[in-house]
Amino acid sequence: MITSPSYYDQIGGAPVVRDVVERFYERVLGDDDLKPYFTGIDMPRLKRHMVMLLCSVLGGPEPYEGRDLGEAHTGMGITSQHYDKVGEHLFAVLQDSGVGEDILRDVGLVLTKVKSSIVAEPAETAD
Ligand code: HEM
Repeated sequence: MITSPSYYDQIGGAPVVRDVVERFYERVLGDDDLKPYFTGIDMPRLKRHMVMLLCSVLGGPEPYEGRDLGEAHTGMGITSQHYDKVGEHLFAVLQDSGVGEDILRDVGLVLTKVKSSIVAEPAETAD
């Protein structure tokens, strides 16, 4: 039987995911629109949870043991635009790491799926 390696294995496993997450938060904290959300946040803990989440989304062995995403972002008032910016930073870092188009597409699908539980307002206003 031929089995294809998981996305997690294809990109180089946990060390690459850790590096991606490190560079992702460097970009996010370097973005004046996004930085204020992270004031007073325990960043090492957040990074650990993001690594677990990304590893499990990519098919790695680590289970995600952080909070439910809706619960974790409650009350932050995250706008649709800011959400999209965070997604763009993640994409840019994954692209820089040489992650393939198929993986980028699937990560994009996951980001679209979880958006409504993270943003505090409807993505479109009916006016
Ligand atoms: C793009 C999709 C996103 C994913 C996959 C994601 C993922 C996560 C994860 C895994 C955690 C840790 C949950 C826990 O505490 O167990 C977290 C927390 C957090 N996220 Fe996000 N996030 C996303 C978008 C955003 C956006 C757009 C913002 C703000 C602009 C944001 C700001 C935060 C902050 C400030 C925390 C820390 C909460 C706390 O420790 O009290 N996140 N996120």
